[in-house]
Amino acid sequence: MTLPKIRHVRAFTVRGGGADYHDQGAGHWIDDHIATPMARYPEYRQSRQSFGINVLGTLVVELEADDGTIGFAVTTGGEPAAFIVERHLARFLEGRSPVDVEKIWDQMYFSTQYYGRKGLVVNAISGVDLALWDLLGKLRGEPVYHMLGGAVRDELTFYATGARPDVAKELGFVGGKLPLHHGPAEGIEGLHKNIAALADMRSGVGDDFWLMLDCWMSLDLDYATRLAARAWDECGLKWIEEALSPDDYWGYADLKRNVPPGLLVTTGEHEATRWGFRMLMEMDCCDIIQPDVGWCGGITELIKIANYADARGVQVIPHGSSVYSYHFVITRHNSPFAEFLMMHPGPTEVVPMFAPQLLGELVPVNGRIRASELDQPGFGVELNRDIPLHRPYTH
Ligand SMILES: C[C@H](O)[C@H](O)[C@@H](O)[C@@H](O)C(=O)O
Ligand SMILES: [Mg+2]
Repeated sequence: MTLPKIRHVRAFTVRGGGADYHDQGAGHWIDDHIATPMARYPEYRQSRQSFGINVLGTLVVELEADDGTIGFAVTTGGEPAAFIVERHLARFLEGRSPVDVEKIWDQMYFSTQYYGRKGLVVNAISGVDLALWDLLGKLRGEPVYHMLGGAVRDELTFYATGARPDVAKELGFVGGKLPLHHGPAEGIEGLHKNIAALADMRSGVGDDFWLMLDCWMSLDLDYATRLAARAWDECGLKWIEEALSPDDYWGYADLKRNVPPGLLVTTGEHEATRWGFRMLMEMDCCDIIQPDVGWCGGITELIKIANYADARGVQVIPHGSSVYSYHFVITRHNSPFAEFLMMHPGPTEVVPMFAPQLLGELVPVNGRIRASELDQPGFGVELNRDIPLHRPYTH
């Protein structure tokens, strides 16, 4: 069976909306005094947009096959990522069969290794890889999860990330992950506030509902150790997420030794490739890895990362990346649940994560998505072409 070849590669940017770092409006919970590594500077403490979390914005990668079939994907990366796609990566796709995902990934990664390896370049590679899997599925009339080995369970179960775990519980999620608001720069008073907020939420959700803290790289080892101990003892915290810099493998290994038995240490959303996650696992940095499939290298790389994790008994709970991770999680025994990122400003409602960019984007109902709901070709979504798409570079 010969599939049409890839004829065109196009990269677009989009402003406004679009999940985590894309471009959220003012007053959104996701930009309200969340602890970050920049919080040591008071002028950058209130808003992550003040230090530029949304400067890149959305990258849309579109692949058009000889028969006119379109595969696409969205991730973060904006104009610089669009440049990399158009002026560097496109040459490894145009004229090629969409079946060649492994060879294309290998050529994209090693041709950019001298300036890439993580971050923006691997975001761009991930966007191309996701668009390739979407195109394959659309050409074959198959959902991506069928091409990854099929569902190992009947439904996806979700925890929710956002400022309102109490609302998440009412909406049927199995747990709620709170953003941490105060880092070391705000001293012991900030630590007390963190614990008070968590304790207040624990009283609101009861003893059995999962509560987690997302620290977004903002802490040092001493602060994280003290926060973890109190959050476990006083609030029954399930996991402490991304407490330290992604480069501080040594700190994570120490933190994992320091925390009370039973409290989980998680990280990985800003890690990339099989080599980065191998480092996290071989140095015993965490109990759960959380790659973002739009940032770690795409599906083709996440397969390698997750298989290595499976061999080591490590769970893979991808960072919230909507349908792009759902099609993966449903096929993995070591991915027993998934993240849903609450992108409603409150957050008091379930809204599509990448709104308004994707048409047909699934959202959990009562904290669940049935495997059968994924039964659409590719990732099962279409690009909303009513939003302004800008193509900053051509080739
Ligand atoms: C809430 C956190 O600060 C991030 O914005 C969050 O979206 C990400 O770290 C996550 O794990 O979902
Ligand atoms: Mg996180």
